[in-house]
Amino acid sequence: MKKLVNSKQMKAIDAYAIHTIGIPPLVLMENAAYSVVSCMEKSISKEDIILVVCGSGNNGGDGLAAARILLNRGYQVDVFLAGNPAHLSEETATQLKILENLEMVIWNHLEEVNFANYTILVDALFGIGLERDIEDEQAAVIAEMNTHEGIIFAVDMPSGISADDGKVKGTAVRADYTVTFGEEKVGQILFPGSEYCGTLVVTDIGFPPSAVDSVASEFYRYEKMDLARLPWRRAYSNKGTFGRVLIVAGAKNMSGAAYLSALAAYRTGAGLVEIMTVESNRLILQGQLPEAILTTINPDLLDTTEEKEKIKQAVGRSDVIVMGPGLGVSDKAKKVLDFVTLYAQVPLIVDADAINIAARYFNTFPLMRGNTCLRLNELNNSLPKGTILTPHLLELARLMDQPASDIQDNLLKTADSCTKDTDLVYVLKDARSVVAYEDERYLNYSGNNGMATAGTGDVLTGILAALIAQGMDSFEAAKLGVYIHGLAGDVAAAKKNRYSMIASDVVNGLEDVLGGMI
Ligand SMILES: NC(=O)C1=CN([C@@H]2O[C@H](COP(=O)(O)OP(=O)(O)OC[C@H]3O[C@@H](n4cnc5c(N)ncnc54)[C@H](OP(=O)(O)O)[C@@H]3O)[C@@H](O)[C@H]2O)[C@@H](O)CC1
Ligand SMILES: [K+]
Repeated sequence: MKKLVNSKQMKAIDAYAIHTIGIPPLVLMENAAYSVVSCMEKSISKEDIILVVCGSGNNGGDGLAAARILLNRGYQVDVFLAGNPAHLSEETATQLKILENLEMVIWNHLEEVNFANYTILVDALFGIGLERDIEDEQAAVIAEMNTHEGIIFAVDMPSGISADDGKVKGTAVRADYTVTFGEEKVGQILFPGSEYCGTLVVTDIGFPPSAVDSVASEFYRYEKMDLARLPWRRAYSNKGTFGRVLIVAGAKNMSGAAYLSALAAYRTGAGLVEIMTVESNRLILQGQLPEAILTTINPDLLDTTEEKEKIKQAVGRSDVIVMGPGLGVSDKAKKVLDFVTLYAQVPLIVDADAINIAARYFNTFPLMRGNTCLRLNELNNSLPKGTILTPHLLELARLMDQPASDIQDNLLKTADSCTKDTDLVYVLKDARSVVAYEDERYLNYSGNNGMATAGTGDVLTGILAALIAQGMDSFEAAKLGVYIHGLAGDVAAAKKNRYSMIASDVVNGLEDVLGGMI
């Protein structure tokens, strides 16, 4: 598990190291500069001509110190002080004085600098201290840097990317490498920041563990060693030991979603998977997945005691229920969901059409139009404890009755609204999914853009259900499930490629992930 921090938390770690422990800021700055240079030295040569672009804050100070180290080591290096000289921080002023004493070339105005003369750029304009949108001269500097053809090394953050949420503040440097200090920043994990970072290199610049531990953070991500969290499989076992999953899915002609969800549940270790669907899907599902038990219902007879009893029995014998994949949004599908929700006392995985059905239902009440709070409360009151909702951004927009662009722009704030006063777990599916429960925020760092293909969401539901069926708590299952799903997608991309891979390749990838082959 890796802790992630926002700018406020990182500044608090800096402050603890400096003021409580007594490490002089210039020591940290020197270490930061050395770590930037040692990363650069893996890619540069003495033939390169390097320009270090510096702002007036401490990020600029890191850049000035790096320029000095490069000069000392015999590299050809100039400096462009693009920040306001009247605003130099104390440490940055010290670094500048040293460079002046060394008679280094220091440009002060954009018009003086010919970027084409340089083969390598170092971006030390802004780090975690970026506070407002970049405009005017600073924006022009970044525009010049982004048209440059050589390698760009960013110091701590690509300038213009918010360390808090990965958003571009006006404009931002597109780096090839970002050398960051101490802890990974939230804005380096979320998009678009993650993409602007290029290759992210995390370096130790001497923050003592006590400084890091002194600051709590709600953000973290998993890494490979977190696969050890997988539920332990007892030797003395039978299929009942590993739980029973019910998948309520697949309207007429939509059996594929039910199949992918059920297959993924089996491949993640569920003991038994039952699919509740319509009779017309029976033959195809039995042919595709004979291991699954089928219960078929007749949507035209939902008011009869017999059909209701069938649903009640199936719900009653399950440990976890997936509702939604390929279900459609008809009134009959809503009725099935109403019965399942009424009878269920185990966690549900609410996905796809189940979310769309809830959104449509809310829209029938004038009071609920645009009232996100009321909608989320209603969900909380009607769904069993431990339920996981897995909306992608469009589904979430419908559910909350808000523009999708607002949700995309404010993913972390959206997570805060979703988890306020609720027992539900939210998986906000995006290129970097956020799993949110109470005050904790898990940011997922596995997966790739090849997974943006039909059916991968169905696969995720099966993985989550299987983990819960094997005894995991819902929040842990959601985090680990999202992580495993992404890793399985990475295996699929490596075996096929990001263009050709399809959802069933992600299911096949589970074998390597769960078999410890990655
Ligand atoms: N503290 C430490 O111990 C350590 C810190 N370290 C390093 O320091 C970095 C943080 O330094 P920081 O806090 O000085 O902030 P930083 O990123 O340089 O930016 C502030 C400057 O930018 C300016 N500015 C901001 N927004 C702007 C805008 N939109 N448009 C224009 N100007 C804007 C702002 O100007 P002002 O608001 O004063 O006009 C101010 O001058 C950190 O990322 C790491 O690299 C390491 O050395 C390790 C030890
Ligand atoms: K920077």
